[in-house]
Order: sequence, then C-alpha cells, then structure tokens
Amino acid sequence: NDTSMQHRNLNHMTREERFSEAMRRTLYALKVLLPREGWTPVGPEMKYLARAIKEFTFIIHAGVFIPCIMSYGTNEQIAKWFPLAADFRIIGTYAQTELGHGSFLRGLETIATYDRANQEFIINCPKITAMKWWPGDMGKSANHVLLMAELVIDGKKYGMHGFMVQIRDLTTHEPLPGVTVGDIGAKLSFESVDNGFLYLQNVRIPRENLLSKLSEVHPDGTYIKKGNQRLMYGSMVRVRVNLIAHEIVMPLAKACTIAVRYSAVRRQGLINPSKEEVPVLDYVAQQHKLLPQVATVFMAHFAAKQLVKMHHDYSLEVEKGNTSQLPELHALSAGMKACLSEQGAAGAEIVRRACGGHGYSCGSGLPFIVNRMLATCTYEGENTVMQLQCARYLIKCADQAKKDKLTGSVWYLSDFSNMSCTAQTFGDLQEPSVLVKLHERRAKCAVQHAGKKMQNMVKNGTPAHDAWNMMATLLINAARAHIMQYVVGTSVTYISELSCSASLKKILTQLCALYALHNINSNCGDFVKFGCLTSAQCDLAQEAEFNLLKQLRPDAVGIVDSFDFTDDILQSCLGAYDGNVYERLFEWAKQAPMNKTEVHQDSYQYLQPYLHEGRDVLEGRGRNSKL
Ligand SMILES: CCCCCCCCCCCCC/C=C/C(=O)SCCNC(=O)CCNC(=O)[C@H](O)C(C)(C)COP(=O)(O)OP(=O)(O)OC[C@H]1O[C@@H](n2cnc3c(N)ncnc32)[C@H](O)[C@@H]1OP(=O)(O)O
Ligand SMILES: Cc1cc2nc3c(=O)[nH]c(=O)nc-3n(C[C@H](O)[C@H](O)[C@H](O)COP(=O)(O)OP(=O)(O)OC[C@H]3O[C@@H](n4cnc5c(N)ncnc54)[C@H](O)[C@@H]3O)c2cc1C
Repeated sequence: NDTSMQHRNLNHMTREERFSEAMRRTLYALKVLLPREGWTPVGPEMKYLARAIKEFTFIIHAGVFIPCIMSYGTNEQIAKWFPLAADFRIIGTYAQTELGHGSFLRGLETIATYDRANQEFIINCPKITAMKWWPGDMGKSANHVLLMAELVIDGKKYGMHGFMVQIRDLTTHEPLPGVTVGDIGAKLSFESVDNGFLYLQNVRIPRENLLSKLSEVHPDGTYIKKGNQRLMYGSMVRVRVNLIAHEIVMPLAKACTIAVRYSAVRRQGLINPSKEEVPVLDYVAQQHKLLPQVATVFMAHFAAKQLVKMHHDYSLEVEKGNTSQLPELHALSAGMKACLSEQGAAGAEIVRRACGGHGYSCGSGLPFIVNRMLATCTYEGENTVMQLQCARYLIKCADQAKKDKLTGSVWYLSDFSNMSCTAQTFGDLQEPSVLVKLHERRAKCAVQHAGKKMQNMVKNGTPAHDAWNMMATLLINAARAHIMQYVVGTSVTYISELSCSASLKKILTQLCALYALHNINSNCGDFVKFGCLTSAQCDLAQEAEFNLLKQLRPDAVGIVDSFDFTDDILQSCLGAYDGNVYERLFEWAKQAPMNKTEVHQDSYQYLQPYLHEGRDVLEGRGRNSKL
C-alpha cells in the first residue's frame, strides 16, 4: 500500500525513465522499507519484494557482486568491502563476460599483470574483444567491479582470478583514468538494467585487491594456491541455483495466472452449436496449452527447493574444506538452470500465444515476462554449454556405475533392476511411482546410449574430442532426460512428504502426474526407442494426460489464484482479479503516450497535403485523381 512502491505503467515510460525509476524504487525498498538484519533484508516484506518489483536495479550488485566478496574474499577483504557494498556505499558488478568470450572462460583476454616494484596489478584489455561486455549494473551504476581476469606474473599465466577494481570516482561518479565505461544499448528485455561495457587500459590496483581466499600473490610475486580452484566458479553455481526460483518459477507463475484468468473470461466460438459461446478455457486444446505450464510452475518450484537445500548443505561442507559434492552440484545446477529455463521460456510463450491478439499487447503484461525469461536461456551459462557440462558428468558416472553403486542424483545409473512398465490402463500411468520409474529408465538409457555411441566411434579411430562434438545432440538429450527424472522424482517425494489437506495433496499429485505425462507425450520417441513404453502404452499416456486436463479444469482458476499475485504485481489488463479485461485494455490504451493529443502533430505534417487534396476532391473542388 506504499504509494512509493506502486508501479507506473512501464510500457508508457522511456528506457531511461525505467532505469531511474527502478533505481529509486530498489533503493527505497532495500534501504527505507525493509527491516534489515545486518545487510540482509528480512521478513515477509523481502518475499513480497522479490515477487513485487517488476524491475529491480542492482540485481548483480545484490545477487552476484556481494556473494562473490563473501566467496572469494579473505576475512580482511570481507571486513573491508562487504559493509560498504551491503549498504550501497559502493555499487559493484560481476565483470566476467567479454565482447569476444562468454562461455569459454579459458578464452578470456583481460589480463592482470603483477608489478613487483610497486606491489600492484596492472589491468589491461589488450584488444577490443577483451573489453568486458554485458555485466549488469555496470554501464551507469557501478563504481566498482569484481573483475575476472587472467593473472600474469613474470610472463607466466595463472588462470582466471577475481580482482576488486574501482571504475568511477566516488564523489563525481566520473570514470577513473584508463576506464572507458558505458551502457551497451537497447536489449530484448531488462530495459531498466544498465548492462555495460568496460575497457580498461593500464589501470593500476593494489596487490591487496586480488580476492585471496583461494589463492594469493606475495609482495615478491610468489603465487600461493590455497584451495580447490574450481571454487572460483562457485558464484556461477550459486546464481544458477537461485535464479530458478526468482527468474523462472516466479515469472512463469505470473504468466500462467494472466493466461488462465483471461481464458476463463474470454468467450470465443461454440463447442455445442446449440449452446452459447464458451470461455476458451473450455477448449481441450486451450487446456493442453495452459495446464501443463501451470504444472511446470509447481514441479520446478519443488525441484528448485531441493537444489537450494543441496547447495546450502554443500556450502556448509565447503566451510569444513570438503568440496566432494561440487562436481554433482555443478552438473545438477547447470542442467537444472538450462532445462528449466528452456521449459519456462517456452512455456511463457505458449501461454502468451494462447491469449490471441491481446496476448501480443504489452497491456497483457505477457511480452514483458516472455522477453525477460528468454534471457535465462543465455545468461549465467548458455544453455547448450550448461547441458554439455551436465552430460560430461553423467557420462563419467555411467562409466563408474559399471563397477560402483552410485548415490545422489545419479543413483539410477547403477540400478539394474527390471524397469519394464506393466501399465494396462491410463490410470496405471497416472501413478506417481510408475511415472518416476519411467523417467529414470529413460534417463539411464539416454545416458548409456550417448556413451555407447561415443565409445564405438573412439574404438573405430575417431578422436575422443571429435566423438564428443559429433554426439553433442545425444549428450544434450541425456542431460535433459536426467533433469526431467530429477524434477519428477523430487516433486513426487516432496508432495508425498508434504503435510497438507487431502484435497490439496490430490491437486498437487494430479499436477505432478500432468507434468510427467506431458513430458512423456512430448518425448514419446525416446520412451519407445529405449523400450520404456510400448506403442499401445503411449496411447494410454495420452489418454492419461487428457483425463487429467479434464479433472483439473474446474480448479484451474483457483490454482493460479493461489499464487496470490496482486494486480499491481501482474500489471496486466488480461489477468486482473476482477476480470474486467475489455474496460482495462481500453483504459490502458487511452493512457498511451501516443494518445496524449487527438492529432499527432509530428506525423500530421506529412499527411496533411494529401488529406487536404482528398478533402477538395470529395467536396467537388479538387482535380481528378492522378491515378
Ligand atoms: C535479490 C537477489 C536474488 C538473486 C537471485 C538470482 C537472480 C539472478 C538474476 C540474473 C541476472 C543475470 C546475471 C547474469 C550473470 C552472468 O551471466 S555471469 C557470467 C556467466 N558465465 C558463465 O556461466 C560462463 C559459462 N562457462 C563456464 O562456466 C566454463 O567456461 C565451462 C563451460 C564450465 C568450461 O570451463 P572449463 O574450465 O573450460 O572447464 P571444462 O574443461 O569444461 O571442465 C573443467 C572441470 O571443471 C569443472 N567445472 C566447470 N565449471 C564448474 C563450476 N561452475 N563448478 C564446479 N566445477 C566446474 C568441470 O565439471 C570439469 O570437471 P572434470 O570433469 O572433473 O574435469
Ligand atoms: C541479460 C543478460 C545479462 C547478463 N549479465 C551478465 C553479468 O552480469 N556478468 C557477466 O559476466 N556476463 C553477463 N551476461 C553474459 C552471459 O553470461 C553470456 O552471454 C553467456 O555466458 C553466453 O556466452 P556468449 O554470449 O559468449 O555466448 P556463446 O558461447 O558465444 O554462444 C553462441 C553459441 O555458441 C554455442 N556454443 C558455445 N560454446 C559451445 C560449446 N562448447 N559446445 C557447443 N556449443 C557451444 C552456444 O550454445 C550458442 O548457441 C549477461 C547476458 C545477458 C543476456
């Protein structure tokens, strides 16, 4: 109810207005509105905030830069920079991606050369492709960066390290000497974020600005490794784990709320010719578009909770020096981020399209969500690259499964029990345990299939790296299959352990079965190819899905209402709680800047001569038409 937090209509604002409005609102919320324990905003307001603000600023500052200080800094460095960053007295970003490289980190070209005489690092972008490009909050907001650069001592390269680099004056906010920085221009979404470019030429920083939890450089230039160097990639793992809830589950839930509510209101066409027009939600085709996406919200939410818990447990172990969980966590977080962002972004577009013409209007609130979700497929690890990282781990585990009993998320790779499906009715295929087994078997076969193909190629003389490249599509499919079995399995477990009413558990179980069956029916080639299902059982799987659509239809609106988004959060003429779609659309359109005046003078000047000629002809004064 705080008017300072109410959204102005984003579609009627310029990019610069949105940039400064997001900054005003973010700072107001984080520094004025929210109770804080130390730096962390706490209490129910924080949860509301994460749902409420359509356009944050300082996502990277809060979500990446500060956590990196904690992960890569020594206690002294944390004591120095954390309080400043936590209180927004310095604004930072995570500057890793370059104009020439984003996925292949070993190809990054920015270098930090140690100058022993002055005990400083000299930072350089040796050529244009080395310029940092994309980091959020960097173009106009940040005055510091956590710069990921190649450490060089006496000509020897030591790999990517993190350096704290000040880029703007703390009084004037002007770029410092040797710093060229700015905004990279208009993007598909994130209009309020100043993703930036940063060109550094002979910028000097003190030796103490190398974040030294994992390695350090002594004054004489001696390099000391202090821990598992893979922990340098830790910030990306943490963001991948956290972004699923914030940037995939939440936006998809908003899109589903809008589309399901609108579909319950929008009447179009007849099912029974003798009856009146029906709400489009009565069409099974519409249910088939919307309800599996609603199910995805819940299943992704349950799986993400499990992954966050796994990351938390791993973090506690790392504090004790045990990094043994890192490979599995990296593979799972990379795979989950890739597969759920792919599903989420595709799902948001499916439900947008299901709203017809008005789904194409920004007044629906859907283009904003769809465009923003598309970015999740690219940032924090491009999806293909992430799926291949996941597959790399699975192939290794499949080899190990031949001699060891595996545990954790890959346990099923060493399960050699009979996994054939005995389902005789579509009801059998709605059973959670049957659906879990089917997904495990499909994943196991997909991993083994990809591995076998590569082994055969290598046996026939193909170099391993070429076999890997040529089988990439099978490896990506194996990664997807692995994640799907993880999502279905964790969701079934989560729901079974949930203490809630029987009616709620029934709905959640139906949604879980719908998610699993939709995945089976969308990938039935794999399920038949790997002997998981017969062709007749595939027919049953389709029947099972359609039956669930029918069962869930009466509760569809109630289910999305349970996401509890206010109208101000949704900012949607189609998804408002009162269902007054047409009045809201008309009101919204009238507020558009284009309608500030009845006549748009700038364009009228071009049209005027022709209109006047037309007027004269119609009033009998003009010359005949040239035509
Ligand atoms: C209010 C706040 C809320 C916060 C919520 C979050 C909101 C988020 C909003 C999001 C806003 C956008 C933010 C975007 C930020 C960014 O995009 S930051 C930049 C992201 N960039 C990347 O992710 C780069 C991706 N590339 C890589 O990670 C690496 O290049 C690679 C692909 C992994 C390859 O690296 P390389 O060193 O070449 O490795 P390999 O040879 O393939 O493997 C070597 C071994 O290392 C293991 N490994 C690789 N990565 C990791 C890791 N992250 N963790 C642990 N281990 C890793 C890999 O498995 C190999 O192991 P072995 O098989 O045992 O050899
Ligand atoms: C909205 C947004 C915000 C961002 N914020 C930040 C930030 O704050 N900080 C930051 O450092 N970066 C940020 N990034 C950059 C982001 O991390 C990179 O864009 C991302 O890692 C992808 O790298 P790339 O752009 O080099 O793509 P590329 O890797 O060049 O991808 C191009 C194509 O090559 C393919 N490809 C690449 N490598 C392989 C491979 N090994 N095998 C098979 N195919 C491959 C990819 O699949 C893709 O199809 C942001 C990006 C976006 C879009």
